[in-house]
Amino acid sequence: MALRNLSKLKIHKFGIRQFSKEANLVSVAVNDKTGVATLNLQRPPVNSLNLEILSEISSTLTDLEKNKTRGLILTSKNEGIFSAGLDIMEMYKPDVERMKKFWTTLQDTWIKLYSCSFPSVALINGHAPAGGCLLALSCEYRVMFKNCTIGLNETQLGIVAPQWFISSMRNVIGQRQTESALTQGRMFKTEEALSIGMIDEVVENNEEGVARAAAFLKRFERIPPMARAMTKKYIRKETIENMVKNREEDLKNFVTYGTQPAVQEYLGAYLQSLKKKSKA
Ligand SMILES: CCCCCCCCCCCC/C=C/CC(=O)SCCNC(=O)CCNC(=O)[C@H](O)C(C)(C)COP(=O)(O)OP(=O)(O)OC[C@H]1O[C@@H](n2cnc3c(N)ncnc32)[C@H](O)[C@@H]1OP(=O)(O)O
Repeated sequence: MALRNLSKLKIHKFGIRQFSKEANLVSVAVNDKTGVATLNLQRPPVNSLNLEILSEISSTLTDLEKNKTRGLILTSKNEGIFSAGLDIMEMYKPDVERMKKFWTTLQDTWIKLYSCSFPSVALINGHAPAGGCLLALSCEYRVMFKNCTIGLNETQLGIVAPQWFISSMRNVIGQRQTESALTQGRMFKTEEALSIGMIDEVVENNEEGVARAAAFLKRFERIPPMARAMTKKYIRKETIENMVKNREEDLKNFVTYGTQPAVQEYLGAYLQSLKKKSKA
């Protein structure tokens, strides 16, 4: 049953409440017994994050907050790819007005995910480069499939990860590992990511992944939600405030830097290399 609004949720016979947005770039199922919402990214082929999917993620997070969800599992319908990160087409030969809207929506989405009051888990069931890694790092816990890769690879594309991307990683793996990872634009295999604490658990398949994510969320069953939410807020406050304080400048940097001819050249070459690879 397609519904526009979480507040109008229908309860299905298996106890799972479903709603989906019109464009269907994300879908959400809420478990009626536990109150846990599973948010699926579903923009084939690789869940690259364009303006439309970011808008849907952002409005879904608002709905989940309003509906006092007990927890979030963020994952992908396209098994094998969690998210290919930002859609490079939003940055290559851009329409500047759309480019601004795109970046502002990414900022909004990150603020909502990073600061959500409910506990969040990324079930990383595929590769998670760049913006895909950012989404996962913004959650409180990460469960990842074997044989996948994750990391902020921006420098390899000739672009620079903004401060808040860097802080999101630093808050998980620390300054030393972040500096080394980001200056190289390094992508980590699942086991490597586990060894540096970028992810928390490795799983074999979706069933195990869902079970491990649910087990993490269950840890909060007996913790008063208000105390939990306030604690998370205090811990993440500085990172969020820094971003919010600088978001105008961050937008300006993105547009100014992203439209530089040298950056456009890198992005064009990178797109070509991706297309060649997919045709090989
Ligand atoms: C003073 C200075 C201050 C500076 C301040 C900062 C300013 C801001 C700077 C800007 C920062 C911007 C931050 C960006 C973060 C990002 O997220 S950039 C995106 C990075 N993403 C990647 O590098 C991933 C690239 N993709 C892959 O590695 C692979 O596609 C995959 C591993 C995800 C999946 O592999 P596979 O299953 O083999 O699929 P493919 O055949 O490779 O791809 C299928 C299809 O999708 C296209 N595609 C893949 N990724 C993207 C993408 N990110 N965007 C757009 N399109 C993508 C790929 O080209 C194929 O297309 P065709 O089928 O050939 O048409």
